[in-house]
Amino acid sequence: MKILSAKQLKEADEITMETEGISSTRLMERAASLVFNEIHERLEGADINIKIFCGIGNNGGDGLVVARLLHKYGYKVEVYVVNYSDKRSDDFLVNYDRYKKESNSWPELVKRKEDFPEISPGDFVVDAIFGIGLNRPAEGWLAELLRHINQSGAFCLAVDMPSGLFPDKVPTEDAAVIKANYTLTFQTPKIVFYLPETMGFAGEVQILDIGLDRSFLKDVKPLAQLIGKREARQLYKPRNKNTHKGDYGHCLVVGGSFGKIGSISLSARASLRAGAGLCSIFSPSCGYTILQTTLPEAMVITDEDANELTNIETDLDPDVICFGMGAGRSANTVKAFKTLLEQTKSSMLIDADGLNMLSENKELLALLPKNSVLTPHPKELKRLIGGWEDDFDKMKKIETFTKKYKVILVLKGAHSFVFSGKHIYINNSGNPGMATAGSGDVLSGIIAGLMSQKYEPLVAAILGVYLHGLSGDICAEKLGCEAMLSGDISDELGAAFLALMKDEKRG
Ligand SMILES: NC(=O)C1=CN([C@@H]2O[C@H](COP(=O)(O)OP(=O)(O)OC[C@H]3O[C@@H](n4cnc5c(N)ncnc54)[C@H](O)[C@@H]3O)[C@@H](O)[C@H]2O)[C@@H](O)CC1
Ligand SMILES: [K+]
Repeated sequence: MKILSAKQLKEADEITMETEGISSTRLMERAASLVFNEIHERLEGADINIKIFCGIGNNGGDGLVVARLLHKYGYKVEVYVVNYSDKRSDDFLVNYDRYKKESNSWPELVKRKEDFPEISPGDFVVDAIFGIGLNRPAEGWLAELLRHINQSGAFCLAVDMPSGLFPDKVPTEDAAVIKANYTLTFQTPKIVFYLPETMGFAGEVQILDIGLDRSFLKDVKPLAQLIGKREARQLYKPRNKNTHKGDYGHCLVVGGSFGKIGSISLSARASLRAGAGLCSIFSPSCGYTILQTTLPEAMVITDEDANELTNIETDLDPDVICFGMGAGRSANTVKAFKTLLEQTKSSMLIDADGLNMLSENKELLALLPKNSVLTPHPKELKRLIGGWEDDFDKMKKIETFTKKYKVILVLKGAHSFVFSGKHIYINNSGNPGMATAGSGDVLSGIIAGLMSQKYEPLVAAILGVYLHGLSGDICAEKLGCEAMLSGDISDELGAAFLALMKDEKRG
């Protein structure tokens, strides 16, 4: 699903009104009715206090429509107009009058601290103060009001965006921003819902299709793409019957050092679970017995050295090399890595110490085969590209880096991001249980396993990250977040592939 900027969304609104020949009031009614439906479906007429805070722009207009419909269905509604300006939008005014007329009541005006209503933890708050129109931080009593709502402990539903959160900028640390439990957002998700610095504000996000112009949405170049099941399954290539293991490629996993052989075992196992036809492992010789015992499906070749990689020589012709897990970064290993890079023509996967060696020996970056996939976590990324001001600056710097070295970069996190140089893909599967030792090794193995099956490196990265998360979700359901191990993620990959292709029953 495309993620658009505030400017693009406003353009989509305009085009929709023009092509459908409808007014902005009509579009607001359509959008806000969907918000009402979601609330009504869940509350089922519950006898609770609903406190709706409306700004004076179109987000506030949405709030007034929701208030009117809730009132009509017999809910206990109190409406507060947050009067931060006298410049009320036209659609706010239309709906302000309709609310007064149909409910026979006047919304309360809030324009200083003394006007704040009491909010009990049992209340249901609808935040319709600011949407994508926020253009400066909330200040003074307005900031206090946002904090007052946050401190109330009441369940807070944000309309389109949590108020105080910019659609395309990171707020300062001391800024007042609504911390919503749930956000019903219009048409497309906003990028700030997925960035580490701002993802905590929206709570659970649900996207409401308000029917904006299809052809505009189809043609517009998005800020990023959100990858869910629908997008991931389009990337999956079903197998032909008349094939053999050679058709699914040979993945060579290179890494490990004394005490860190487990990492390559995890990657190799995941590459096979992801469908690689063959898997070989190259490790220091201390890994031989361990690997042959833990993973009989893989072939093992060892370095002359017992404890670290010093000379990565094989007569194999693998389809992909997955390098770096547990490798350490001694001078000997750096030398061996350099030779490997010089000799490898096809795209590689580089992870963990492979990335650290690149960071410490920047001249090696120029040797990376085109379209190699790099899979750093944030600390590895910082070592690789230097620091950044905020998440938006970070994305710009990654874009420059991927263009310069012609690589694909997977930034691991709660929502992993895949950068191709041209596009950004944001993964929407996974859970906090995956923050466990070896989870990254499993991801490298999955992506390399897909690359060995001739998935384009970019496709392998996007699909691999999604499957890794989906498999993690299956593990979390079976084991809970605390108990799951990274090896479990690998072992549930089969269930993840099946779930990817299974149609959800509607209802
Ligand atoms: N036709 C449309 O454009 C639609 C818009 N919709 C709603 O409209 C929203 C956008 O509405 P608006 O563009 O009116 O903007 P908002 O309602 O988000 O904000 C209202 C106005 O507040 C002012 N403002 C911004 N930051 C401020 C601050 N810190 N302190 C004081 N004033 C500040 C700005 O002038 C802004 O235009 C969307 O988020 C969505 O909820 C929906 O009704 C769907 C259709
Ligand atoms: K809002």
